[in-house]
Formats: sequence, C-alpha cells, structure tokens
Amino acid sequence: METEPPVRHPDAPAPGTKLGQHYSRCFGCGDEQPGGLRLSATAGEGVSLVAEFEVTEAHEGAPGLAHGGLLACAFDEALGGANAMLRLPAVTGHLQTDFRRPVPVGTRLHITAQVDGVAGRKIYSSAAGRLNGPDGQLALHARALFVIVDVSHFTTHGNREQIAKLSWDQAARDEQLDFNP
Ligand SMILES: CCCCCCCC/C=C\CCCCCCCC(=O)SCCNC(=O)CCNC(=O)[C@H](O)C(C)(C)COP(=O)(O)OP(=O)(O)OC[C@H]1O[C@@H](n2cnc3c(N)ncnc32)[C@H](O)[C@@H]1OP(=O)(O)O
Repeated sequence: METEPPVRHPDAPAPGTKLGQHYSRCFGCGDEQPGGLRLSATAGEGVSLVAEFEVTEAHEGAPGLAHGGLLACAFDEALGGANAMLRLPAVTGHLQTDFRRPVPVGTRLHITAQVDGVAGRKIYSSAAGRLNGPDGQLALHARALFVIVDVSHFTTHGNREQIAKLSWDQAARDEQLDFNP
C-alpha cells in the first residue's frame, strides 16, 4: 500500500502536552465512565503520543491478569488519540493486537502510538505497550487502520441528545470539531 508520510498539524498540541479526554463518557479516556480505562495521554514528537493506564481488578480476564479485549481497547484509544496530531476525525476500521507477554493487575501499561502513513482517507498506525514504563518489557504490539470521517458520522449515527450536551468548547475549536484536544 502506497502511503504518504503523516504531517503533524501546525495547531497540534506541542510534544509533552497532556491531552484532555475527548469525551467524558469515553470508555478509554473519560472520567465519567465507571470501570473505564481512564487512559491519560501526552502528545509526542511528530505524529505520535504516549499513553498510560493502570490495570485494575475491573480489567481482569484470568485471575490477576488483564483481559485481552480491554488491552485491545487501550490500544484503540491510544491509536485513535494519535490522530489528534493530524487534527482529523477518524474511526477505527481495523485493529490487530499481538499479545506477547501477560499483563498483571497492578501494572501501569505504557503505550507509544504513532501514525505511520496516510493514503487518502486511510490512516495507518502502530503502537507498542510496555510494562511499568517506557523501558519496561514489551508486552503488546498493535497495528491499525483508521478511516477519516466527516463530523456527520457522529451526528448521524450517534446519540443526538448526548452530542447536544457537549459544550462548544469541548466539541469545537477554530470552527472545527476539536478531537482530543
Ligand atoms: C457536533 C458533533 C460532536 C461529535 C462529538 C464526537 C466526540 C468523539 C470524538 C472523537 C472520536 C474518536 C473516538 C476514539 C475512540 C477510538 C476509536 C474507535 O473506537 S471508533 C469506533 C469503532 N469504529 C467504528 O465504529 C467504525 C465503523 N465503520 C464505519 O463507520 C465504516 O466502515 C468506515 C467509516 C470505517 C468506512 O466506511 P465508508 O463508507 O466511509 O468508507 P469505505 O469506502 O468503506 O472505506 C474507506 C477506505 O477504507 C478501507 N477500509 C475500511 N474499512 C477497512 C478495513 N476494516 N480493513 C481494510 N480497509 C478498510 C476501504 O477499503 C476504503 O479503501 P479505498 O479508499 O477504497 O482504498
């Protein structure tokens, strides 16, 4: 697949900037979603970000170990967040996750996610997850395809009442929807 290198948007948050939640009820990053992952993300260099979350008992699959689907969710969130550096609304079309090491409850999972290339509406991304910090053991690797969508994707298919409750500051900036942040 021929891709163009991703171009960091001039208004993308500077590297090191903590990214806000894009939606308070988001299972990945929202603080009003009980049992959610509460992933916190920081803008990285280029078109990338760094994200972390604490694996708790709410995330168990086997006793004392994280559920694989929840770990995939964390990657979906982190990879989706990396699109904020392009400042383009996009949704996950395809997500594949390699589980290389078990992730125990109590781990702080450290995720680096980056956009690798863009082809028309298609955004190709990858991410790695390490145990308890940037130099920790590699536990997961993921690749994803995101598809750039119009805002009407959310207004047509989403819940209009919940969308209407979003404040303008949260929903838009510079006459564009503000996707994280
Ligand atoms: C006032 C408004 C306020 C709004 C507030 C919003 C707040 C929220 C803020 C920010 C959101 C960020 C949220 C982050 C959360 C993490 C991300 C998620 O979990 S997203 C949820 C999971 N994903 C879905 O639900 C997608 C469901 N799928 C679809 O809707 C469609 O299939 C879609 C949009 C992905 C594509 O549909 P098409 O009809 O637009 O386009 P086609 O032509 O089918 O695909 C375009 C290209 O992509 C390829 N493609 C699509 N899916 C593919 C796949 N699975 N594998 C390979 N290629 C695929 C196609 O082959 C095509 O390629 P060729 O242009 O022909 O080269």
